[in-house]
Amino acid sequence: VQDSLMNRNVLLMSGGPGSGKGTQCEKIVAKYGYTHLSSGDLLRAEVASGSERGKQLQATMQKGELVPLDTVLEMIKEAMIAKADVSKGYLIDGYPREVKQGEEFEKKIGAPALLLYVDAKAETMVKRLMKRGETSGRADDNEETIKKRLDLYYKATEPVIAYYEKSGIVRKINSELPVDEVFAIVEKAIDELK
Ligand SMILES: Nc1ncnc2c1ncn2[C@H]1C[C@H](O)[C@@H](COP(=O)(O)OP(=O)(O)O)O1
Ligand SMILES: [Mg+2]
Repeated sequence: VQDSLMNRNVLLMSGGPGSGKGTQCEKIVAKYGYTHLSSGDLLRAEVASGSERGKQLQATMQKGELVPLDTVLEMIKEAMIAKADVSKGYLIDGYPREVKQGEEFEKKIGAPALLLYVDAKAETMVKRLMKRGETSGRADDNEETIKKRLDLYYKATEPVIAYYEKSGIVRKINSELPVDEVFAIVEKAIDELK
């Protein structure tokens, strides 16, 4: 475990696709100065670089499947270390996606201080993603892939939340509410940390 990384708060942002993770992360970064690490963004940046690894990742992501465990964790860890000097804390968005990833995270990086679980109904998430797809340019914001991502979320990612319940760090947040109301609940959870 990296001491240099874990003397700052590490927050996990969890929730289904389209639940509002990215939206809330942006607001947390603005208020608290945490470093936002979105596993999806890191992966999409790798794809955009055109590297061999990026090409393989693109094929996987387009199918709505999860990319290999070690690849994502390595990328997150590299990004954390790169920001270690300036970071007030880390906000990890969209990781871990499955219990095994959570276990690896604990082993290679450390124990998170808080898991924010932004929770919205499937119907709401689909609606938001279809809307986002009109402008996002994301290859996975289409009806067929959205359905697969939701299925995978319920199967693989919800157990992650149960896994962290045991350590008492989970805060469930109703993200059916308007963005600012969701953020008010998020703020409370973070302020309670200090
Ligand atoms: N509380 C909220 N109410 C209404 N729309 C929201 C919302 N939170 C996010 N959205 C919108 C913004 C995006 O277009 C879309 C998906 O949000 P996002 O932050 O990109 O989700 P995620 O990162 O969890 O996939 O929904
Ligand atoms: Mg996102």
